[in-house]
Amino acid sequence: MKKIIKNGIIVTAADTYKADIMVENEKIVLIGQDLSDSSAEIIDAKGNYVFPGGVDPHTHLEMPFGGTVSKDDFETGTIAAAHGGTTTVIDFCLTNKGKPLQDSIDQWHAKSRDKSVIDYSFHLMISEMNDSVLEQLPSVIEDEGITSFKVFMAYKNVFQADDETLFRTLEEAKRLGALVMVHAENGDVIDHLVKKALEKGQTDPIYHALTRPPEAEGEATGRAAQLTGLANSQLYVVHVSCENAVEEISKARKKGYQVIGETCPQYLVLDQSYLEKPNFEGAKYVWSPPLREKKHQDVLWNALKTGELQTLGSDQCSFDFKGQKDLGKGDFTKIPNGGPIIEDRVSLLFSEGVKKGRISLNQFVDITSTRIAKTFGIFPQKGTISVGADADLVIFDPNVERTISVETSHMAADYNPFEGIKVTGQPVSVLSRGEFVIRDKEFVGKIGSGNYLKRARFGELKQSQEELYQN
Ligand SMILES: NC(=O)NCCC(=O)O
Ligand SMILES: [Zn+2]
Ligand SMILES: [Zn+2]
Repeated sequence: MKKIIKNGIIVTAADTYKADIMVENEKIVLIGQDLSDSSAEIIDAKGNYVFPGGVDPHTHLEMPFGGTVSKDDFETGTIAAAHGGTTTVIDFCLTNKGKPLQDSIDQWHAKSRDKSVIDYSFHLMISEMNDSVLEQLPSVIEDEGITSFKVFMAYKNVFQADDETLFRTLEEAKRLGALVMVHAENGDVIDHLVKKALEKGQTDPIYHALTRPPEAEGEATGRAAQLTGLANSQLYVVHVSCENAVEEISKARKKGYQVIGETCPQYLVLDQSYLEKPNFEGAKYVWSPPLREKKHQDVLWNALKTGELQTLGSDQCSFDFKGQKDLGKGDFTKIPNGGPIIEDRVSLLFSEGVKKGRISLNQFVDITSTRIAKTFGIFPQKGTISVGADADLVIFDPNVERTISVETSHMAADYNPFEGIKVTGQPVSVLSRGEFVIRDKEFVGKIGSGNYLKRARFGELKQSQEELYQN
C-alpha cells in the first residue's frame, strides 16, 4: 500500500529540509511539499527527523568464535538492528582453508535466508591465496555479488593470514574490482606478548588490552596501507581504535592511497578502565582491538569530523556473560572477543556525536549510512533518501532521553556494554523497502523478509567513488 510520511525533517548526507515522502512498491516515488493521495496511508512524522536507514558494514551474526558461537543470529540481530535504526547489515562470511568458498557462502545463506528481517549482504574472508582460490573469486563477485574480501592480520593460528596472502588479495581485488578489508593488528607480536603475560600469571581481562598495545594496531595498519599503495589497490580498515592507526590511515590518504577507515561506538564511548571491573566483569569489555586509554577517543572523534575516518560499524559479535564470556575465567585468551552493539550504533553516534556538537547532523547520516552504502556498492539503492531509492527510512525522535539497558534492549546477550549510559534520540518507526519493521518502537516486521543484496564492484559507482576520496 502507498504511504506518505508527512511533516518530517528529511536529513541526508548533504541536506536537511522539510518535505513529505511518498512510498510505493518498496521505493521512494515522490518527495515534495504537501503531498496527498486519497489511497495512501498517512504517517505523521511531525517533530521527528527522517533519516535513510542505517547501513551496518560490520556484523558477526551466529559466528563461531573461541569455541562458542555469537549469541545473536540473523533473527535477533536484525530485529535489534531495526530497533536501532539500521535497515541493512553486511555480515562477515568465514571460510576454511582448503574448502570451497561457495560452501561457506551457502552456509551463510542458510543462516540468514529465513531469519533476517532487513536486507543483508556478505563480505568474504580470505585466509589463503592460491590457484584454487584465484579460480573461485570471479564467481564470488559475479554470481554472489560479494565485492569485499576480509583479511585478518591477527588471531594467530586461528584466522590470521600472512603478508603474502594480504598482498595477493590486494592485487586480485584491484584486478577484479573488490575492496580488501583488514583487521589490522600485528598477530605475531601480540602472540608473543600474550605468552609472556601468561607465563607471569597475568590472566585477568585487563591483560587482553595490555598485550594488544596501540603500536601493534598502528604497525599493522601502516603495513596494510603501504601494501595497498604498492598494489595500487583499495583498502578498508575495520574497527580502528587508536591514534596510532588513525595516523597511518591519514598518512596513506595524503599520499593518494585508497584507504578507508571505520571505527565503532565502543572505541568512541568506552575505555580501557572498563576491563578492570571486578568479579570478572571486565570480560564484558573484551574486544580486539581492545578498548584504549581515554585520550584516543578525542582522536577518533576528530578523525570522524575531518573525514580521516569515514564510517561507523558495530562489530556486533555478542556473547552472554554467563556461559560464554566466562569461558575465559583464569585465562583472558579464552574470553570470546566482541559484544552486543548493533542496536545502539546509530543512537550513540547521534547522541554522543551530533548532540554534543562533535559532528554535524549530515555527517552523522553519512557516517552511519550513506558513505557505507557508497563504499560497499549499494548506493543509491541504500544509504539515501531520493526518488528511486529503496524506502528504507527511519523516523527518529531527536529529543527523547533514555538510559541504555539490557532490560530494554532487543539483543540476545545477557548484558549491554553501554548499560547506564544516557542518550538523547531514538528511532520511533523504521521502514524496510516501504514496510514497517518497527512501528511506535514495537517490532512489526516479518521474520525472513530481508532480501540478500548483491553488490556492485568497488568503484563501479563512479560518482560515489570520487566523492569517497574527498576529505
Ligand atoms: N572485534 C572483536 O572483538 N570480535 C569480533 C571479531 C573481529 O572483528 O575481530
Ligand atoms: Zn576484527
Ligand atoms: Zn569484527
